[in-house]
Amino acid sequence: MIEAIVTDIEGTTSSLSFVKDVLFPYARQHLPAFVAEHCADPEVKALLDDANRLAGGQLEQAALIEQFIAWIDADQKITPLKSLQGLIWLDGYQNGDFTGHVYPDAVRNLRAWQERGLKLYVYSSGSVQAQKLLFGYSDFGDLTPLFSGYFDTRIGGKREAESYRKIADELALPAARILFLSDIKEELDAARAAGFATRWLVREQAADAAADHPQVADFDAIRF
Ligand SMILES: CSCCC(=O)C(=O)COP(=O)(O)O
Ligand SMILES: [Mg+2]
Repeated sequence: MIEAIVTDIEGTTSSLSFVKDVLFPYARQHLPAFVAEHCADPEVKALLDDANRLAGGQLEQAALIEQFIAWIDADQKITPLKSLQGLIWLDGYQNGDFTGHVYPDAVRNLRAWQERGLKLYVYSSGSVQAQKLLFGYSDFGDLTPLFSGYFDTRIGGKREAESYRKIADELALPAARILFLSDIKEELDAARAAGFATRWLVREQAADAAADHPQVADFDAIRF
């Protein structure tokens, strides 16, 4: 019996286009000024140092900013980039520049699952802060009361089974009682390898006839 649901965001609860056409361009536009203004802040300095180490060199700030932008353009799921994006997006949400896109079917079913007593969690490449912002400033208002916890790539990569084993440990549940929702097959493969139940959201891509994960077009089609 499923007792908890862990959901991905981009392509699952929320549209690919919101992330790629709103959030990423906003971060790309505001990153240089944000880094210039906040580079001495301890949290930001730590992120810059982490990024510099990942970039393999002792990049000067201007070169590091260019590296960040190249990572954004390549949709690289790099943890310090994701954390920096979360800090930048805070301004955008608070200024009302945008609200977080969540599909109506996702809101409807997350609410119904919570009412049935299931615990709901998020696991996204976006930072925990970015996750809380998207749901906190969503098209439907503050949806954060729906969720009991959030995970990002600080627990591990989304294509690594060990990450899901760690999540199951944090939830203190047998993996088989946790349902993972995502649009990415490799993430679902890793979750299944850890013993999770899976549903493959095929909202914006063609269904795969040979899929070895149950495919659903939206949250209304999820049965368990
Ligand atoms: C949480 S909003 C930003 C989402 C993001 O940066 C991202 O890469 C989302 O990837 P996901 O793992 O949710 O498909
Ligand atoms: Mg996704």
